[in-house]
Amino acid sequence: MRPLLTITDLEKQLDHLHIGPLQLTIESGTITTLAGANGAGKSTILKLMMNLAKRDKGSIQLLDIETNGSDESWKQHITYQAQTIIGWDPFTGNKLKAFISSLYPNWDELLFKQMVDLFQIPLDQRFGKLSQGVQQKLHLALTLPRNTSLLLLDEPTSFLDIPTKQKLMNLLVKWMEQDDRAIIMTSHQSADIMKLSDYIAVLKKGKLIGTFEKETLIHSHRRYWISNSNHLPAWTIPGEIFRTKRYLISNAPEQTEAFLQQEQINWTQQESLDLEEILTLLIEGR
Ligand SMILES: Nc1ncnc2c1ncn2[C@@H]1O[C@H](COP(=O)(O)OP(=O)(O)OP(=O)(O)O)[C@@H](O)[C@H]1O
Repeated sequence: MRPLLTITDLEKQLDHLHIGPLQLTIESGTITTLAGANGAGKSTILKLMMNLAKRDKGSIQLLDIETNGSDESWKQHITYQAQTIIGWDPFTGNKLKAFISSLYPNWDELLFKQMVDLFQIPLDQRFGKLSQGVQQKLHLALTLPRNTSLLLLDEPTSFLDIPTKQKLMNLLVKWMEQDDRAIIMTSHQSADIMKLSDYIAVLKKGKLIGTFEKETLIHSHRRYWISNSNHLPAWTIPGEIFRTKRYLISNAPEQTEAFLQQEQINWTQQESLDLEEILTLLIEGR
């Protein structure tokens, strides 16, 4: 099957950051999270995908259509939810819904109503008068029902309370079950990443360190508590990516265990790492 989105050799020079060269392929049926430190370039990459920021080099194709060309039909297949929205403040939810729904032929009115009920969104108040959390809920309720093949969400849960986050995640999982769809999102929330992502694309200072399958990433990292760390050689042992006096972390557990057994170095305990710790190790370059 052809990919939904193909990014090849994408580059963009910002004032203090060079993004790329970046390669990324998004298949339908997948959720990918762009993870990285503040300022790593995540939001800019979403803007480049939407052609809202001008690329210096490279290609971005949505369903084989180049997104900076004269054929703009790709826009029907993509929805982008930015972190902040300009121009909505004077309008009520009802007015915004009437306008936005008229632009999207696949608008799902039932889903919109479900989200309004679930999130208890007042549609008769002006957007600018709503709290940041309610604005974010309304923004989501005006985004998901557009039912495009690709959904780009920039920090969709940053202002949501815990129950709403859970409800949204369940909605997104359901949303994905219909048709051939994909989501690319940015998030600093490890719970969102854990629950939703199939893939995690890790960015560091504009460069993609790698795109990892979430489960593989979790299973490939282990911590070994060493009974006597003096027995460890001074050099980096196979798989080792981090060491303290009491434990070492490996990203190749089989190789690490084979080495420890061969050298008769005992470990008292071993455990998996949580995703937050793995992402920190990757982002900080270990
Ligand atoms: N239009 C622009 N012109 C110049 N520099 C920009 C522009 N937009 C963003 N930047 C800079 O590019 C860098 C990347 O910003 P971006 O918002 O893409 O990062 P991010 O990974 O989404 O960060 P955060 O996690 O804080 O939201 C930052 O240093 C930012 O100041």
